[in-house]
Amino acid sequence: MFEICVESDFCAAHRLNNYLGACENLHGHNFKVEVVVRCSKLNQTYIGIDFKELKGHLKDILSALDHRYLNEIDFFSKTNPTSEMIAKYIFETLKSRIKECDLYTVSVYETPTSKATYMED
Ligand SMILES: Nc1nc2c(c(=O)[nH]1)N=C([C@H](O)[C@H](O)COP(=O)(O)OP(=O)(O)OP(=O)(O)O)CN2
Ligand SMILES: [Zn+2]
Repeated sequence: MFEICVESDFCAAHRLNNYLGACENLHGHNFKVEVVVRCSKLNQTYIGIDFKELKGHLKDILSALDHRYLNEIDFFSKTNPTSEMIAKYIFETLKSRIKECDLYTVSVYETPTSKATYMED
């Protein structure tokens, strides 16, 4: 089994409703996103999935979040744009695009020391 990992980032604003503290106020982050896929087979080039392909899908998905006020995006309208829910959104959007490998985890860092990871049960 092989694990393949790519990273990307985006810049966005959010506020956490019902959060008792400063994070309830509008603020922004340079979010970092880490995607891990698992492959049991390699192709004739001994690649599980091309980093370029995986990064292309990720950048495409993140372009819908970049420089946005995340609370206005439908997926978060009844929840909250926490790192947990952003990771779930990216996972669910990315999963159907990957054919060669299994999407394993999506992690979202709000700061260099804080991240949340989503994976399927
Ligand atoms: N489990 C989660 N906890 C918190 C989230 C979250 O998405 N999931 N989000 C926040 C806030 O958005 C906040 O902006 C980030 O909090 P934190 O990492 O504590 O950021 P700080 O800049 O305040 O970090 P310090 O290291 O404490 O300076 C809060 N919690
Ligand atoms: Zn925040």
